[in-house]
Amino acid sequence: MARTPLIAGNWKMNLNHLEAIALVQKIAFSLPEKYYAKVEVAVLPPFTAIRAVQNVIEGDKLQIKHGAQDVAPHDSGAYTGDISGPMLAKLGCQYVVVGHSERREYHEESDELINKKVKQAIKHGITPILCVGEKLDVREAAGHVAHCNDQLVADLKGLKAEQVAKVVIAYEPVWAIGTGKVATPADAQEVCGALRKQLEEKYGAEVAGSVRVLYGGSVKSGNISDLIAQPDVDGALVGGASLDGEEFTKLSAMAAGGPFV
Ligand SMILES: O=C[C@H](O)COP(=O)(O)O
Repeated sequence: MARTPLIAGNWKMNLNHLEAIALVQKIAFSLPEKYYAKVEVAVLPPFTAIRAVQNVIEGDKLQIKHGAQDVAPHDSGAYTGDISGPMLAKLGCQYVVVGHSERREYHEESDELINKKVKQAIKHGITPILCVGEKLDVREAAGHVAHCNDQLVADLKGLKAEQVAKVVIAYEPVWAIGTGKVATPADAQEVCGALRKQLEEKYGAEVAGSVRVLYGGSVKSGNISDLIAQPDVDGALVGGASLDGEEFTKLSAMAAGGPFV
């Protein structure tokens, strides 16, 4: 089954809403129209910039999509500081990152919590981009495939096959995030392929064939082509390089088969 590549720019805790407007305009107007048939491009601003980005995208009828970096596990209530699925849906968010290693580490998010967040996103019609990935010690002990599979199983617990079909998976080896140490295309394929196999075993070939599995970790315009050429790599979750309009546009064009002109 053909899967349209997804390039999602995770801006993390960067850019105020004015800077966000400038960046989304730069990306949208730099990427030639023809590429949008071949690649889906999304930006994931911090919560404070989502409304501004939504306005630009809807006002200028841009083809770029937008989303968020986290979602609360509850619909509403006394959860100070949290942002709910219904709030994000109202802001036109199509995607939300769930289970990023930075949330697992700095906010001590458990698989149980991440599982609730995945369910919340789906409940409110937002596609979760579920991140899994191993730390360096796990990889050095050759436990990376089992570790990522275990995270996947725990984070999707209780979901029906038709719900899993709505999820995007992102394999992000922690040692490659923000370090400049990109996984080799073979490394990325090994885990992305294993994750898809796991999906097939649990949810069937149709679901496994339709779910997009991204790679994330030091992706740039110079390495995206080799990564996305792998049979089970369907795009990228991009951090640092997504903050540079020209670089992110070039990267998106390369994912669409390039060249960037
Ligand atoms: O969400 C994105 C990933 O954490 C990758 O970040 P990076 O491209 O800066 O390595």
